[in-house]
Amino acid sequence: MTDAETLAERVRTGELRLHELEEHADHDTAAAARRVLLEAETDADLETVGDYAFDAEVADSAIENMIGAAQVPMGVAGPVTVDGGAANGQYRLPLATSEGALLASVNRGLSVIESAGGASARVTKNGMTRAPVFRVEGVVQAAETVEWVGENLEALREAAESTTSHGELLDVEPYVVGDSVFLRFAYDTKDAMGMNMATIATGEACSVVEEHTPASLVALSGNLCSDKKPAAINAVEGRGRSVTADVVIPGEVVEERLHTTADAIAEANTRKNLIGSAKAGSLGFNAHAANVVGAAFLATGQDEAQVVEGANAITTMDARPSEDENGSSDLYASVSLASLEVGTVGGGTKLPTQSEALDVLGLRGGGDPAGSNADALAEVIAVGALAGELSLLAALASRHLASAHADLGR
Ligand SMILES: CC(C)(COP(=O)([O-])OP(=O)([O-])OC[C@H]1O[C@@H](n2cnc3c(N)ncnc32)[C@H](O)[C@@H]1OP(=O)([O-])[O-])[C@@H](O)C(=O)NCCC(=O)NCCSC(=O)C[C@@](C)(O)CC(=O)[O-]
Ligand SMILES: NC(=O)C1=CN([C@@H]2O[C@H](COP(=O)(O)OP(=O)(O)OC[C@H]3O[C@@H](n4cnc5c(N)ncnc54)[C@H](OP(=O)(O)O)[C@@H]3O)[C@@H](O)[C@H]2O)C=CC1
Repeated sequence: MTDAETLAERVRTGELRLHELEEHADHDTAAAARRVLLEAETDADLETVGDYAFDAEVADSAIENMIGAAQVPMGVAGPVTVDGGAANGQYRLPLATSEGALLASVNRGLSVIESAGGASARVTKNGMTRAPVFRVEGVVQAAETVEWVGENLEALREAAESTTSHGELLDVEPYVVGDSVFLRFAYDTKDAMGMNMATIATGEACSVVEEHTPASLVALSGNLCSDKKPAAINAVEGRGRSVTADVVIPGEVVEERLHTTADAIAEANTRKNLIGSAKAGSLGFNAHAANVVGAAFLATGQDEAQVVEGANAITTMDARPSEDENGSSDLYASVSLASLEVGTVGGGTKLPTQSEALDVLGLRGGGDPAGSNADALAEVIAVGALAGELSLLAALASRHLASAHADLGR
């Protein structure tokens, strides 16, 4: 028997548990043993799942009970020129997806943006948040706790920042609901998305709060952070990076390349992304920002679940008088993503294909100054989302959506 089969047999006999195999063999053999067990128990043939191109050990901090790797097609869109606060120059955006027509759409949008001289983008707010919830006796003690926190931010900062050499505590915002006190800690986590960093730092600060106030910690995450759930607080206050990208497309480019007019696109945006979203009670007033955020996240090793917040985007489109008095209206377009949570160090960005994708962008690792690489990544993704909005809205205005997916997505 192979090492993997021998290891699998030790699980079958009950000697070993499935999640402890790496204590008894190298990571690749442990993964192979799990595939042996799965193939014996199911009709699955896991040959391709097991045909991953990296040492399983490099995924040790990213996965447990590893059996192999999911392989998602990855494409590239662009190039596009970005005039950002941190991003500067031409970028090609790697995107991983299984949705046919998405790459073509973003590629068309970036091509149109490039024809207009590129897009501008700025990170306008930055702060990764963690909001623990405490129990108190009643509102009197809640007020006492809030008052202490407001007067002792330095003590909380000292405790939190003792756990990290990069993170900086920016603010602690209190919220009281009856005998519950929520403290929303916000950090500058530099080039890390910062959820582990913020969670570890906040845990340390919570000990200080418990020591000096009548509050007792109930949960380190009180859901007012708000991580990976649709929440107005993220759409309004932001989480991670709040980033906006915009562009003015000349009228003739709209007509030649997008097969419609600025007025038609602007109307589609108003009735669909603004009025339709409002009527739907949506937190995102956009067409498919989540498509670009999700595909960029998969490609570059971001936390895929945070697409939830990344979809908190508002798209605006306005027809503007053309500089050429006889020309058709130009199109002003913007996308504002309130909570884009990205990093270029840490988490999944360390994995092989993900770090290679960051190399395509020239944004792997820590930036100089610290935080500038993550800022640039946020700006480039925002331009990608802008491209996706332009192309999809044009396809809707020109009635090409269904045919595009019939041609490319089937
Ligand atoms: C499909 C197109 C781009 C055709 O658009 P077109 O103008 O007919 O294409 P074209 O052949 O004239 O090419 C124009 C440009 O498109 C790009 N392009 C064109 N073909 C390709 C290709 N094969 N691979 C890569 N890039 C491609 C490329 O940039 C090309 O320029 P060039 O480089 O040739 O100068 C257009 O019809 C389109 O974008 N449709 C919209 C599709 C889309 O956005 N799908 C994703 C969203 S669907 C969804 O998930 C969200 C939704 C709809 O449910 C959300 C909601 O509710 O709104
Ligand atoms: N814990 C939780 O509740 C949650 C965790 N996650 C997961 O958290 C992970 C992301 O956490 P994150 O803290 O970003 O990553 P890591 O846990 O991988 O930590 C990244 C570390 O890199 C170090 N570092 C080196 N250079 C830099 C730089 N230029 N800027 C910032 N940090 C730098 C910092 O160490 P140091 O701090 O020592 O200076 C930082 O803490 C993802 O895997 C995600 O899935 C997601 C949601 C919730």
